[in-house]
Amino acid sequence: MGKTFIHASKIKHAARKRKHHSKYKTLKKLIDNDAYKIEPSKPLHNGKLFKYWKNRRRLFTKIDSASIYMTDELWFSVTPERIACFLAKFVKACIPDGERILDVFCGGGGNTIQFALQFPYVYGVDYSIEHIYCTAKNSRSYGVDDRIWLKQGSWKRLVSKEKLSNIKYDCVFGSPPWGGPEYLRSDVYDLEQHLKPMGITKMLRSFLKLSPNVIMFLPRNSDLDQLSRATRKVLGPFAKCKVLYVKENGYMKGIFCMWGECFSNYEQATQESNSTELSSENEELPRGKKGEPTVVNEGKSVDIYDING
Ligand SMILES: C[S@@+](CC[C@H](N)C(=O)[O-])C[C@H]1O[C@@H](n2cnc3c(N)ncnc32)[C@H](O)[C@@H]1O
Repeated sequence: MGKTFIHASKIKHAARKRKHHSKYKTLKKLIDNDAYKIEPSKPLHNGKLFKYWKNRRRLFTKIDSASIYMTDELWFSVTPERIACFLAKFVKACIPDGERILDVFCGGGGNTIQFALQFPYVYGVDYSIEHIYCTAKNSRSYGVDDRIWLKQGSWKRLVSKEKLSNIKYDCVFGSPPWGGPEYLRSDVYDLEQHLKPMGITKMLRSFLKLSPNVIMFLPRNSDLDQLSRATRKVLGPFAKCKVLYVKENGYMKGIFCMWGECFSNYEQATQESNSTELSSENEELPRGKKGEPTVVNEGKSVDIYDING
C-alpha cells in the first residue's frame, strides 16, 4: 500500500531497517528516547507556549489518558480536535464512498487522525521527521495507526518529482504553515506572499495534480479576492471556491476553502458531519445572507459555522 510511504504502525521497523540513512537515524533516536512525549499535568518550560498548553485538551482530548507527542511548533500548529473531527465527518458526508485522503502538511496528526477515524487509507506528508514521528505516535494513541501511511519530504519536491501520484486520492487536504502566530498582525492575510511553502495559486495547482477535490485550512483574515483570482486562474473563469468560516466557542479559528463538485451543495453534509448542534451566524459573514452558502462573487461563496464546544 503506497510504496513510497511508511505504515504508521511500522515506523520503528522502518527506522531500524534504514538506519544508515540520516533521516531514519534521527527517527530511530526519537523512538529510542521516546522524545517529545507530553506530561499533561506539567506546564511546559517554554513560557511563550503556556496559553497553548492551557488549551491542550482542545488539541487532543486524549492528552490525559493516552501518550501524546508534540514539538514546540506543534503547540500552535495542530488543528484542534473538534475542528479536525468536524472536517473529517464533513468530507465523509460529501464523499461517502471515498477511501483515500492525503493530508499534505500532517504536523502532529490532528487532521490525519480524524480522517483515519472516517476513512480506511490516510496518507500524511510533512518535511519534518519530528512531526512525522509525532503523527505516528499520536495515531497509535488514537488506535488508527493501522490506517495511516506517512512520508517525510518537502511538498514542492514530492510534487515535482511525482512521488505521490501512484495513488488515486479522493481528496487532498492541507493545513499549510501560516507563518506562526504573527499571521494576525495585518488586517488582511496575503495568500500569495505569506503562505508557506508557496503562494495560494501554486499551492492549489499542486494539490489539483493529485485530486479534483481539494480542501485547505487557511487564516480567518485571508484575502478572499486573492482566493477568487487563484481559483479562476487555475480552474477557469466559472470555477468556484466554497469558503467555510469555522468558529469554536465563538472564536473564529480559520477558514476551510474547498474546490470540487462534491463540495458544492454542502448543507446536507454539515448537518451529517456534526453530531452536536451546528449553528450558522451572520455577524461576521463578510457578505451574504444568514445560514445560506451564498455566492458573493464569481469565484467564491461564503458560509459560516460555529462548532459549539
Ligand atoms: C500548520 S502545521 C499542520 C498541522 C496539522 N494539520 C495538525 O493538525 O497537526 C504545518 C506543517 O507543515 C509542515 N511543513 C512546512 N513546510 C513544509 C513543506 N515545504 N513540505 C512539507 N511539509 C511542510 C510543518 O513541518 C508543519 O508540521
